[in-house]
Amino acid sequence: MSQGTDYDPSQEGATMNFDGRMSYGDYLSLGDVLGAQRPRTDAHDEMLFIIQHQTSELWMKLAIHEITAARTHISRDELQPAMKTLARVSRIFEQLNSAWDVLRTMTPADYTHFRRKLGQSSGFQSYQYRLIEYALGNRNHAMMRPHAHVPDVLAMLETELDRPSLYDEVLRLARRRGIAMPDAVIARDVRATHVLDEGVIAGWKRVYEAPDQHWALYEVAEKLVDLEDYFRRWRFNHVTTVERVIGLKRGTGGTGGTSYLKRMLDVELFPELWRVRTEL
Ligand code: HEM
Ligand SMILES: N[C@@H](CC(=O)c1ccccc1NC=O)C(=O)O
Repeated sequence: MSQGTDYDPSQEGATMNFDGRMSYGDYLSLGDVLGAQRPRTDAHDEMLFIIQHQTSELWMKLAIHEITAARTHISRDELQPAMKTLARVSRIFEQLNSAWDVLRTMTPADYTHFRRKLGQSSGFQSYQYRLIEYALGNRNHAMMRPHAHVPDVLAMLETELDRPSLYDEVLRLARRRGIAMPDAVIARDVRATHVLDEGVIAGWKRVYEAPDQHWALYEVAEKLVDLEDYFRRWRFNHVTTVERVIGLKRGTGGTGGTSYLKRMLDVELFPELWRVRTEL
């Protein structure tokens, strides 16, 4: 123990003995979290790669928790908590977006030192990423196949597909609030991806033409636009980082790599909310 002039916080009551008491590390299960980095090589940058992905997965876990809560609030017409929760989801995406700045410091040569050890593993197989996409309405069933061998994960994805997406709930909310939305969209098979619908554009047009008369709905819609804006930035940061690090090489997951990721940039989650802007 240090002598000299170092200040001892126990003098003002800081607890120092955790024998039999719950400590910081106990509460946060830090043994599990900090024991979960297992580089497969001696490459210096593999630790960065692992931690970058693990922290992203933790933020994704929180995003799923919050999107699920927001969807429940919207289905119950509890718009104030829904707004607060959706704002948090956007902040989480902002966090995920900033994280690319750290990973970008890894050069192509650094990555080659451990890339081979990744085998066929790839972010393509992130089930939490897929859950987020499904919750937001991008419901491509083909993306479930890499999880066919893990029954618990498959069940989670299936359960998610059975629920209306966040956008479905918002369209139902709009209808409850007197905005005409097509019957076929409201009663659609929620397991499929929603496709652009002229009637939905017309519904949003009424809201966007007179926000003062539909203030709550307008705010919810703009929160969705915010969320999609951040999501697009994540996709863009990803593909740019990937091109920077592996160029045009094929992905470990077996896709064309950047060509696949560029194609994913065209995905629209809430298409009518973008299209309505042209109509105003
Ligand atoms: C050097 C860093 C990275 C490289 C070279 C890279 C490369 C790729 C490539 C090539 C794909 C296409 C699938 C394949 O064939 O593998 C992909 C997909 C994916 N990656 Fe990354 N990635 C990197 C970092 C990250 C990070 C930090 C995350 C965060 C969790 C991530 C999450 C994903 C996800 C979710 C997909 C699937 C996207 C979709 O299906 O739309 N990647 N990545
Ligand atoms: N698809 C990447 C590998 C990769 O990025 C990756 C591998 C294992 C765990 C997470 C990954 N991150 C995102 O795709 C590649 O082709 O180099």
